[in-house]
Amino acid sequence: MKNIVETIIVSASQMQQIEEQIFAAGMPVSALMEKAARLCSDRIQDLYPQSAFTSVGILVGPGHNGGDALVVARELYLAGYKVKVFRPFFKLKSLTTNHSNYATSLGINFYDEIEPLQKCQLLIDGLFGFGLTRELPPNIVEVVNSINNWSQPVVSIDLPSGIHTDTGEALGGAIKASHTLCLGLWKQAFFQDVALAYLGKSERVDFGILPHQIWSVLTKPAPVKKMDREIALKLLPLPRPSVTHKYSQGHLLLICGSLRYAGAAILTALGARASGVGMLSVAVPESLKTMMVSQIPEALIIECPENKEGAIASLPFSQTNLNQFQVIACGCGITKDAKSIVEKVLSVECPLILDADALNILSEQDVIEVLAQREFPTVLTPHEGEFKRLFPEIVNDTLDRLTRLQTAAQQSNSIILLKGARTAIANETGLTWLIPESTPALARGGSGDVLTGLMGGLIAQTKDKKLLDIVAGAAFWHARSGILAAKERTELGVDATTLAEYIQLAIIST
Ligand SMILES: NC(=O)C1=CN([C@@H]2O[C@H](COP(=O)(O)OP(=O)(O)OC[C@H]3O[C@@H](n4cnc5c(N)ncnc54)[C@H](OP(=O)(O)O)[C@@H]3O)[C@@H](O)[C@H]2O)[C@@H](O)CC1
Ligand SMILES: Nc1ncnc2c1ncn2[C@@H]1O[C@H](COP(=O)(O)OP(=O)(O)O)[C@@H](O)[C@H]1O
Ligand SMILES: [K+]
Repeated sequence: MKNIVETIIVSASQMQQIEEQIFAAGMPVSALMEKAARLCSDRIQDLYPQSAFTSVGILVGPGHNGGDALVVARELYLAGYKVKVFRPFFKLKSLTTNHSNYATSLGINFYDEIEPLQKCQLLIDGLFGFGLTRELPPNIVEVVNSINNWSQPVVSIDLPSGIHTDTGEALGGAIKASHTLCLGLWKQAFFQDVALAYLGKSERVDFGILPHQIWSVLTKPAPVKKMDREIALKLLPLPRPSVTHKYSQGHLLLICGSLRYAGAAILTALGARASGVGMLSVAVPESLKTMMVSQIPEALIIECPENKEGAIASLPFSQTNLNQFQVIACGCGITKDAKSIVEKVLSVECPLILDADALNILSEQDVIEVLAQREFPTVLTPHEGEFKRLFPEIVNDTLDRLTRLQTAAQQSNSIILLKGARTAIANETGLTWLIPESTPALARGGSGDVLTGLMGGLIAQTKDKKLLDIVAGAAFWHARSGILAAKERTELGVDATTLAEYIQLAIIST
């Protein structure tokens, strides 16, 4: 059975409230700390055995993150590691004081300077966890900077100290961990681009939170979730019914390409091909027709009149014809000279995906007002730059990336997929999916075109699932394809054509 606890992502305040429920139900605070920290200590001993990592330095903060670190210090000491503790704070929470006293009584040495720990072969970071709310004090920033210049591995407990649990931002500075053991539930910071350089390899330590404890704090369905392979597989239009025909397997219209960006039309179509969509129509400027037919022989290529700049000048469809598609994806490579066609597709009576230049054209209008008039769903797929152009007022607010995305989705009444190292997808009600893994191999022209085609093809084929979920599923397979291709070909070998070929391989590989 799916462990739904693994898919839920919380903020610091939600984690605190869930923790409070557990304590209120009778779990002693000290027992929960002991349990969580013992699990960390076991994991650390697996990852860094005493035979190879004899000496360990433990960084202890004033709160319960420091308490966890002291339990780890005690356990590692008892297991035979040589342990030194750096504890730069005078005022500690009482449980942390108790663990400090006990560790001292065992014979563990404490220091208020970091230098004695420099030669340790491993560091455990328990300075701050989800209780960090403000900038690190200057003396701690200095310590963190020194440690980041040292070369031994660092395991952070719960979060790399200095990282804000929700925004993922470094508050003045932050530990660059080799490994982070996230306690209990995934926190938002683990999926924020700005935190990636600090997290190292991340894993969740499950200390037995049950779903009903989560539902006593969160609304159902959970507002922010992590997409995974099991969920993404269920979102694919598989198995196909045995009696079907091409038009029952969805008809997607792509509106893409220009003389200048002819390849974008091919790449979008290759992404759509990999989705298995029943019928693919591709509207391109007329001079691209021969090339498209030779590259995508199975697609219906619709030649459109083109303007003097080589962009699509008009669409040879009546509004009724346009409404017959299951979904339309518009924008890849169309250039900003294709204004009139974006205006036309905005009124289609089917789901509409807008990407690339369709977003840039849209951003010259009152985005929120224009999208509010759409009666059918709209999916926007901006990268950061396009997002800023679409929603300058939201970006100017001092909101973090996730909140900006959720605000924009709500105000524009659309599904927004915000591209990045960690792509995030939100709808108008605030429901959000985060894509947990990707690869910088995708930071390459054309990757986004493949995503748009794939997404269009998946939406076209699926009748019984939520649009938000299918969009997130497409983003998941796109990232997985990049990861698999990079593994087999290095990060330099993932051009967009290759990426499209890896989509099917990613789906069948376990
Ligand atoms: N999830 C769970 O269920 C479990 C959670 N557990 C663990 O508890 C951790 C959360 O513990 P926590 O609430 O005590 O907060 P933590 O992160 O240790 O730091 C807060 C302390 O630092 C202080 N402080 C804050 N900012 C500061 C600054 N800039 N500069 C200086 N001081 C600053 C703040 O004091 P303040 O001055 O704000 O009163 C407070 O004393 C969590 O991450 C996990 O490791 C496990 O034990 C069991 C299961
Ligand atoms: N550093 C990165 N790590 C992971 N994925 C990335 C990274 N940079 C970009 N991507 C992904 O690559 C794709 C790039 O899309 P986009 O910016 O639209 O490019 P293009 O328009 O050239 O196709 C997006 O899906 C994005 O999430
Ligand atoms: K920490």
